[in-house]
Amino acid sequence: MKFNSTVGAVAIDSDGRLAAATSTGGREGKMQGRSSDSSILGSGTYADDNVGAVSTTGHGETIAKFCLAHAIIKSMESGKTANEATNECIKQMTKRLENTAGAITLSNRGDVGIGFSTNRMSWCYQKGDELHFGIDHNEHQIEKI
Ligand SMILES: NC(=O)C[C@H](N)C(=O)O
Repeated sequence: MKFNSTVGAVAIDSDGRLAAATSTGGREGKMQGRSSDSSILGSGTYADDNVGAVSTTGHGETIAKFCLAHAIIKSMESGKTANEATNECIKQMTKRLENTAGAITLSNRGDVGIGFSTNRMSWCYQKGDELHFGIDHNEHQIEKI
């Protein structure tokens, strides 16, 4: 099964307001009129100023069924860090529904979560004068900018 490119972003401003955005070409061979999870709040995209922001990618029907973005927010609300919540929810979704996804997450404290059960997911974030990025599992490169 092939997926078309998805681009997601999460951000926090100097007043602590959070935003999430997700854009996608959907899936190859998709039915006419299919709505992607990317456009469904709580599935592919979600932001709550009191908790954090999430953007997801992967198998849309599975992400929508699991309400992945909202599940990650709920998990953070119950005390998990952005990274714990992201990785735990993706693991649970993949185990329960046997399909893969990835997500980028930002908490209202500014900590970042990156997780994916797909083979690869390219990601990048800036913190101060550092650019953090990777694509394979356990890859985390840092460059000064
Ligand atoms: N690559 C993707 O993220 C695809 C998107 N989640 C969809 O199923 O529409």
